[in-house]
Amino acid sequence: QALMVQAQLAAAHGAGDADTAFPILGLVTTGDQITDRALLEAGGKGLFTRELDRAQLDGKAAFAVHSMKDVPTHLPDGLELACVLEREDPADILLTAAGPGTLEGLPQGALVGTASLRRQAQALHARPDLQITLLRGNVGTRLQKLKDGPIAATFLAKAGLRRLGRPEGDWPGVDFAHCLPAPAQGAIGITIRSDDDAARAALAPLNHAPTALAIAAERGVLEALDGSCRTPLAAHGVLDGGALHLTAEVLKPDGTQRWRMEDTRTGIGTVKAARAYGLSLGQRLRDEGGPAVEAILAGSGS
Ligand SMILES: NCc1[nH]cc(CCC(=O)O)c1CC(=O)O
Repeated sequence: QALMVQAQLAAAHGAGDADTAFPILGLVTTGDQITDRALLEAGGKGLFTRELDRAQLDGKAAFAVHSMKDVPTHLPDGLELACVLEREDPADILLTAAGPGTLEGLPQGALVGTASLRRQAQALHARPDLQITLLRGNVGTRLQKLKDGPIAATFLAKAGLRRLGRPEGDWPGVDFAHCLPAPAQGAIGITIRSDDDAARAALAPLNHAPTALAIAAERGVLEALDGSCRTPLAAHGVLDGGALHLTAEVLKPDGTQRWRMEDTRTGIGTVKAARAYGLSLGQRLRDEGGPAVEAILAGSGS
C-alpha cells in the first residue's frame, strides 16, 4: 500500500525516481506481531497505527499509509487524515478450499475460521448452525489451513487480496445482506503532521472526495457505537450522485440478534457533515437497540 502511494505521489509530482523523491520507511506494528487470541483481548485499538504515529510525531516520516479500517476514530494530537485514495470494492470474500464460498452453500455445522467479531456474528446470524474458530495469519497460511482441514471457510477483505495481486481478489464478494463491511474497509488513507503544510499540499492531488465522504460517515457510525473495538458492527456508505446512502448495523457476538438501519441524505459536501451524519445514524441505532445494544457495547452482550 505504501508502494501504491509512493507511485501515485511520484506520478502526481513528476518525480523521475520515486525512491529518491519519496523514500519508504518500513515499520512493523504491534498488530502485525500478535498472531493469536491476544489481538482480540488487547482490544485492537491503535494496534496497527501506534508505531506509525510515533514515527510521524518524531519527525522520522512525513506520511503514514493506513488501511483506514485499522485507524481509530480519534488520531493523536498533532496528526490528521490528509488524504483518502479511491476505495476498492469493500466486500468480504468467503474463501473455501474449493473456491469462492457463500454462507448459504456451506455444509451444515461447517467450521469457519476468523478473528473478526463482526464476521463471526454475521456468519452466525445467517447460519446459526456454523461453528466458529480463531484463524489468523497471512493469506497463504490460511489457504493451506483450509486445504488441511478441518476449517471449511474463512473471510478475507477483497481489497486486501486484490492489492496482494491474489486471484481470489476477483472472486465475487459475500452479499452485503449478510456481510456488511467494516467501517472504511477497502479504503487507504494517509496521515500527516498537522503542521506539515508541504505534506498536505503534496497529497491534495491523490484525494478522492467521494471516498473521503463515505468513510467519514462510516467512521462517524463507529464513533457513535464503539468504545472498545470489540463490538460486532458494520457500516457502509455510498455516494450516488448527490445522495449519500449509509447503512449501519450492530450484532450480538453470537449472531442471535442484529440491528440494522439505513438512511439517505443529500447535500453532504464536507467530511465534517459526513461524520455528523454517521454519528447521528449510529446514535439512532443505539436508541433503537436500547439496553441490549448497550450491553454489547459494554462488552457483556455475548
Ligand atoms: N486488520 C485486518 C485488515 N486490515 C485491512 C485489511 C485489508 C483490507 C482493507 O484494507 O480494508 C485487513 C485484512 C482483512 O480484513 O481481510
